[in-house]
Amino acid sequence: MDSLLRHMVDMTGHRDHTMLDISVISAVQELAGATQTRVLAIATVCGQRFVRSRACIRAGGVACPDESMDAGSPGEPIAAFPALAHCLERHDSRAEGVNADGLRILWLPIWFGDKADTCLEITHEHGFTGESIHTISGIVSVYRNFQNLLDYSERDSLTGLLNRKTFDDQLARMLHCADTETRVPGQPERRHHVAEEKQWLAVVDVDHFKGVNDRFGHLYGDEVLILVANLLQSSFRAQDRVFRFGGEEFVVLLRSTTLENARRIIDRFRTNVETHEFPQVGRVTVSVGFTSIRVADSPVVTLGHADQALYFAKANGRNRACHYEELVAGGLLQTVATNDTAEFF
Ligand SMILES: Nc1nc2c(ncn2[C@@H]2O[C@H](COP(=O)(O)OP(=O)(O)OP(=O)(O)O)[C@@H](O)[C@H]2O)c(=O)[nH]1
Repeated sequence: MDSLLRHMVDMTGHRDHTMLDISVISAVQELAGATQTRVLAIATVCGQRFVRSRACIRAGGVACPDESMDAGSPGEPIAAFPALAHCLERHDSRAEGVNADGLRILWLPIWFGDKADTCLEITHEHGFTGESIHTISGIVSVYRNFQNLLDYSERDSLTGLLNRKTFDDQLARMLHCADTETRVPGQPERRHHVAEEKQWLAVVDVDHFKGVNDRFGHLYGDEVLILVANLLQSSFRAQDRVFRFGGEEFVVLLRSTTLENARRIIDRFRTNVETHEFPQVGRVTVSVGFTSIRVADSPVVTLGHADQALYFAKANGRNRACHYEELVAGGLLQTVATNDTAEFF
């Protein structure tokens, strides 16, 4: 019981999804005497479900985020997990199976209403007793409640997207990965194919949104924001991050991709909005400014660059996506003097 309480205290002490994942699998692994415990993320991409391991602990090891899969991959198709797929179809609370090594596996989806985008997977040599399932289910309930609380504080209430408060932390994580552009003094330059993939920040703004509110009222304006948020989520990849910054402004962080891909993904989203039939309102368009994320730049500077490109898009016809570095290279935008934390316009 001491150990259960210790794990509960640990789980409820975190204000971060990654640390919460780590503490829940540590607790389940020890209390169930499991061979392996994982947190699986379940994402739907183009109507297909994918499963990706987010955190993992193996017998005798320590729990850590699972970075074994390529950051650009949505994961394995759900078909590789037939028992889990069946369980999700039926909205069941758990599924059991046996892997190729004869080990027993228990899947526990974390349901929020009719959606489960997280699942615990516990592998055990001898299977699960009623008592161990009871203990694990209790831990899962605490995990679910805490995930719910974290989501509530991190998400915008109108659209369900991540809010401004979480942006700096998410960007810092991405900047940490974006070391492909930094040249460490005394170290050799990185190879070309590595440098091609970058992280990107895009600022998206609905065109003439004031006109939507003025003509159709705030309720229809809100509906447009919700639909644009849905289009953002379906147009970008599961590993990208989409935020609502307030009003009709959204920000997207795109992970590890080339300029051509970033341009294509952003333009696909812009076209998805342009061709969407918004109830009552009809046609809506968006303008986008985007820039690569450099470790050397502060969040304020990176956002400033994307904003400059957005203003250029607004001033030059709207319903278009503009790339900051390209505008600067073409002499259409000026770079401005910066210090460490602010940029002077
Ligand atoms: N319905 C609704 N409107 C909002 C919300 N937040 C901000 N707005 C409105 O969004 C409008 C933004 O208008 P502007 O910043 O003038 O820009 P715009 O009309 O989109 O024009 P451009 O950006 O230049 O294309 C204002 O009328 C705000 O009142 C919200 O949550 N819901």
